[in-house]
Amino acid sequence: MGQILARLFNRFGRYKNHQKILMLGLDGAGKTTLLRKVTDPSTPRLTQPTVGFNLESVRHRNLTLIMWDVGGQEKIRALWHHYFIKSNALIFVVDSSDSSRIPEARKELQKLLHEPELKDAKLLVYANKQDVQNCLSSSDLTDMLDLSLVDDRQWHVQACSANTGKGVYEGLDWLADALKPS
Ligand SMILES: Nc1nc2c(ncn2[C@@H]2O[C@H](COP(=O)(O)OP(=O)(O)OP(=O)(O)O)[C@@H](O)[C@H]2O)c(=O)[nH]1
Ligand SMILES: [Mg+2]
Repeated sequence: MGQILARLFNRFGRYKNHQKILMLGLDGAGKTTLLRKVTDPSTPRLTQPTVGFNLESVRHRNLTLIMWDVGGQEKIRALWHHYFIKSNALIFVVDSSDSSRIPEARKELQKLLHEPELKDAKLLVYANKQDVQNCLSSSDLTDMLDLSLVDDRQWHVQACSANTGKGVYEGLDWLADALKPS
């Protein structure tokens, strides 16, 4: 599996100014819906739970973002590590309308932040599903995910709705700035 992914990675690696972006998060958080929103906004479609991954390239500012959207169901999270290599950024998507699953999301996110292969990856957390009434705000999520303890990388929490598109490009703007060579 690792070899197939490495071959795919090399193929996409030919793009100028490309950045590898890994999208993870619990099942149902809205990763695939977000990806569709930025790749094919005109045709909203119902998503199926992702078994495996979706791979798309997205032009944003002067960057080509090679976005790997990996399925988040519990039984396939053990495969996430195959996708870590050379990730420039981690996008972690959270369902802000489901407070009962935030402890599970925090556990998975904190595990990822301790992975040596992801130590240089910038972190963008999308507080998704903001169109749902009484959802958690981005500052609620910052607290509940223990993000204020993260001091070894640049991170940002962006409130968004993959359904309406609100906030999605603001998140990519932050990412493009964070990925600029210093
Ligand atoms: N209300 C609302 N629903 C959303 C939003 N984003 C996604 N959804 C819904 O949430 C459900 C799961 O979305 P997916 O994009 O398939 O979730 P996923 O993170 O890719 O899930 P896995 O592939 O299983 O890891 C679908 O019914 C989506 O329509 C949003 O911003 N608002
Ligand atoms: Mg999916």
